[in-house]
Amino acid sequence: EITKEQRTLMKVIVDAYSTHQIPQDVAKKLLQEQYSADENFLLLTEMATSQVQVLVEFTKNIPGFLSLDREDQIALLKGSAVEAMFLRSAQVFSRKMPSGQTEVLEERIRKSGISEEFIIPMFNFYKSIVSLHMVQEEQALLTTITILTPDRPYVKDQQAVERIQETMLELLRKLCVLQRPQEPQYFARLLGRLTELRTLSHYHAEMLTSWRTNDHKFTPLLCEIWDVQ
Ligand SMILES: CC(C)c1onc(-c2c(Cl)cccc2Cl)c1COc1ccc(-c2ccc3c(C(=O)O)c[nH]c3c2)cc1
Repeated sequence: EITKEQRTLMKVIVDAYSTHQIPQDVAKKLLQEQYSADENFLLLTEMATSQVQVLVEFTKNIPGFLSLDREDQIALLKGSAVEAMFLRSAQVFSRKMPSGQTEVLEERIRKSGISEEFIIPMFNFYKSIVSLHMVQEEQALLTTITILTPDRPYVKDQQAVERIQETMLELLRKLCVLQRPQEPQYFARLLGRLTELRTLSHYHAEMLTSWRTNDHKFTPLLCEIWDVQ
């Protein structure tokens, strides 16, 4: 019941998702450098910067995205970057990396100057994503659906975004039914994670403020995408 064009669409998105990854030499840095709050912050900043570059390349491969209004493309990327990075970094926790990157990433996030009130919901979210045991198609589509959220700030033609998002939602719904026939609520559970992502995105804005209060510097790309400095 998945049509031929839906199969093609799925392949394009999954190929783009698996092609655009943080380069291994950048990811490996998580393991090398020493541990201090400042060192952790610097490494995480490097990760986030690399992740944003990967995210932009992935987004350009979403069928229909480049035909949207140019300013709306930017508004969608700025509005979804944090949420997409939560989903992407959650995969690191799901994968149980052989080289122990998972533990190291958790350690560095916990000790990078983020206050406990944000750490708790953040790692609850990571746990909830890991427990879903999503397959790559689901991860790629959920990230795509997050990016194509019509009601981000400053999006002018929300209809145009909605049309593409609906195509992706329908495809994900079908996939969930096929993938988990014994779990009819699974699609709804995936969408529930998107609601949790919005909350985390609000926490994240406060995290940025508290880092900046402690005079932490971000890279030009992060300043641009997060409207800081
Ligand atoms: C500016 C800094 C301090 C920041 O601010 N908020 C957040 C932040 C935090 Cl602390 C949590 C969630 C989202 C954000 Cl933006 C961050 C750090 O963001 C990231 C982003 C992405 C990775 C990340 C992704 C993939 C992989 C990967 C693989 O795929 O093989 C291997 N290693 C990975 C590392 C880590 C940290």
